[in-house]
Amino acid sequence: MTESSHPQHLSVEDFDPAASSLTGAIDPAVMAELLSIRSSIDNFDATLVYLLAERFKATQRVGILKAAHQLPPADPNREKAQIQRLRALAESANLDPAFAEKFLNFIISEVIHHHQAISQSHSAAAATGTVPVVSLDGQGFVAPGADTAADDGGTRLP
Ligand SMILES: O=C(O)C(=O)C[C@]1(C(=O)O)C=C[C@@H](O)C=C1
Repeated sequence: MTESSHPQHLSVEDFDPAASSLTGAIDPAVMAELLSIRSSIDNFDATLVYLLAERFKATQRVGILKAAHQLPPADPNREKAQIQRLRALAESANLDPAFAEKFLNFIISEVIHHHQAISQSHSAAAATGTVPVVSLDGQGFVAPGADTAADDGGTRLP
């Protein structure tokens, strides 16, 4: 998969569930089974996206709460407990616990970046007497541009 194989603005309707690089004569029964399994995989992947979106919505609320009360973005002891729990859950589900840990760490490090962005937005707003701007895309990023009167990540009070 290359960079150029990821057009940015395709919608869900453009998805081709039969897209494949498999070549040569494939037994139609094998192909039918493969497509059937892939259809389940597509449903799982869609669910994962929705689950992740909900998780990031929740962590955005945490980020705003932490920034408003000057709490640090990361909570290492909470992370340790989460990882221990997830590893145990993974084991009981026959999922590689090392993979589960890597996956959670990957998500949490992204969350911490979002928390830091929210915190910077709050600090800049406090320093300049502006209102912190947090985008509504669930990412917790400062939204630069149209609504922001300055480059300091805040919207000026009237
Ligand atoms: O619970 C928190 O304090 C969060 O900020 C959320 C979260 C997470 O994504 O689960 C992210 C960062 C922290 O280090 C711990 C947990």
